[in-house]
Amino acid sequence: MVSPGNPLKPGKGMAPFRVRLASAERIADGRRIVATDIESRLGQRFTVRTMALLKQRFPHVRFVWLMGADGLAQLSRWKRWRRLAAMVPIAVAPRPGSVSPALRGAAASVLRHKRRPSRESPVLAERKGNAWTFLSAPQNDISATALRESGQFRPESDQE
Ligand SMILES: Nc1ncnc2c1ncn2[C@@H]1O[C@H](COP(=O)(O)OP(=O)(O)OP(=O)(O)O)[C@@H](O)[C@H]1O
Ligand SMILES: O=C(O)c1ccc[n+]([C@@H]2O[C@H](COP(=O)([O-])O)[C@@H](O)[C@H]2O)c1
Repeated sequence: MVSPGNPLKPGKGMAPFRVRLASAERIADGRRIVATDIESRLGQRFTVRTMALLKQRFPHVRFVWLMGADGLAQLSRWKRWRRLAAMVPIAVAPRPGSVSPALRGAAASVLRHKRRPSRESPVLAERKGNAWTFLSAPQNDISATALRESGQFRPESDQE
C-alpha cells in the first residue's frame, strides 16, 4: 500500500505519489504482492483510519499490518495507535539499528501481553483478540533515504 505520505515524515525529497506507485507496481508480482493506491483514494493518510475503512469495505478479509522495526519503535507517536493495535494484528520485521529501540519502546511495552512468538506468525490473522509478533527473519540494511541519497535509485518514470 503506497502511502500518500507518512504523517510523521516531511514530504521533502520524496518522489511524487504516481512515480512511487509505478515503481511499486513494477516490483510487485500482482499475485502475492499487489501494489495499491487505495490509501490515496481513501483520501487520508492515518493508518488507523485507513484500516477502519478497509475493514468496512472488505469485511471478510483478515488483514495483518506489516511494518519494519522502526515503525514499532515509533508506533506510540501514531494517531490512535492503541486503537490500531486493537483493530488489526501486527507483524514487525527486524531492521538493523531498530530491533532494540522497537522492543524496548513504549508501544512494545504497552502491548507486551499481546505479543506472540514469531513461529505463530502464520496464524496471527486467525487469533482472537488481536496479537502482534516480532518476526524472526534475516535483516537487510537497505533504506529508502540511503537509496535516495546515493542517487543509485532512479524510478524509471522519473527518467523519462
Ligand atoms: N531494510 C528494511 N528492513 C525491514 N523493514 C523495512 C526496511 N526498509 C523499509 N522497511 C519497512 O517498510 C515500510 C516502508 O518503508 P519506507 O518505504 O518508508 O522505507 P524507509 O527506508 O523506512 O524510508 P526512510 O529511509 O525514508 O525512512 C516501513 O514499514 C519500514 O519499516
Ligand atoms: O497513522 C499514523 O499516525 C502513522 C504514522 C507514521 C507512519 N504511518 C504509516 O506507516 C507506513 C510506513 O511509513 P513509512 O514512511 O515508513 O513508509 C505508512 O503507511 C505510513 O502512513 C502512519
